Amino acid sequence: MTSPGQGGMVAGTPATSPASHRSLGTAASLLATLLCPRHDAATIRPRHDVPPPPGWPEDVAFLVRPRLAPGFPPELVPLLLAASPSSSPASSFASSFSSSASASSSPRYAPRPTPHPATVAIKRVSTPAHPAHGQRCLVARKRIAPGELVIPYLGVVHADVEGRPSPHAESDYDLSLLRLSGADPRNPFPGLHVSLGVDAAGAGNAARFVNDYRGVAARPNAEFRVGRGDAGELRMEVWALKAGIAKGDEVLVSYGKGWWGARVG
Ligand SMILES: C[S@@+](CC[C@H](N)C(=O)[O-])C[C@H]1O[C@@H](n2cnc3c(N)ncnc32)[C@H](O)[C@@H]1O
Repeated sequence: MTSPGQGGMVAGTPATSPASHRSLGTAASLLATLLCPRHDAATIRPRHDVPPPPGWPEDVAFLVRPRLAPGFPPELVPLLLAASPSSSPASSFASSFSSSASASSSPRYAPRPTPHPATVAIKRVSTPAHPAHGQRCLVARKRIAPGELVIPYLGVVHADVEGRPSPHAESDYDLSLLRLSGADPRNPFPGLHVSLGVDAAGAGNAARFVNDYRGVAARPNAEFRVGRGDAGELRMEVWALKAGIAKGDEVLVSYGKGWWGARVG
């Protein structure tokens, strides 16, 4: 879940006066009416790739392909692709995007669609003792074999460059795909730490409902693994562990002690 503090307003210093709020609100609803005549600003729906599966929340876009975050640095796109030349100097990445002529021959980020798998379902957590009671979870609709890919984790693929604010910092749906030190030869921002991640807070697929095993079961039955999609793109995936996942069981991973450590207290 995204922090309520992410709206861009500093506590105690509203960005606009109440009067300008009203005129902004009026302008926003007028714009919404012009762009989308049948909906006002409060009822604009998220842009789904295809109709979502049962149990999907109304305010989250359902994806069958990951989306690149707006403003994703083009220099970093090769890092998402299969043919990422790990030994090339950073300068050659940057120069390959420096003109429109070379951009046309640049590798494209074009993941293939991944439909919602028939093996899993989104459910409400109805057991009061479950620590995520009232939220959603992912349940196996039939037995999932040991070592089987359960579902890829789709969301908005973003890059965070050291020193630049990240809108994903507070997200509970954000997973790290790749981290580069400032000295890494693949890093086109020398001296700055770069990290690529996938955030399913506002847009994703059913993998965003995988809960942590703590307080639910003795151990996880699945794990997050970085892998590659059919088009070779770097992505996060959920895989069944060695016991497999029984029909009707919740798919549970370990978010890691670090994830919880950053959120406790
Ligand atoms: C990636 S979401 C998982 C899906 C979430 N249950 C939902 O309905 O959107 C992560 C959030 O789920 C909840 N969660 C997952 N596993 C949990 C656990 N073992 N104990 C407590 N909360 C958990 C926490 O609120 C956490 O911030």
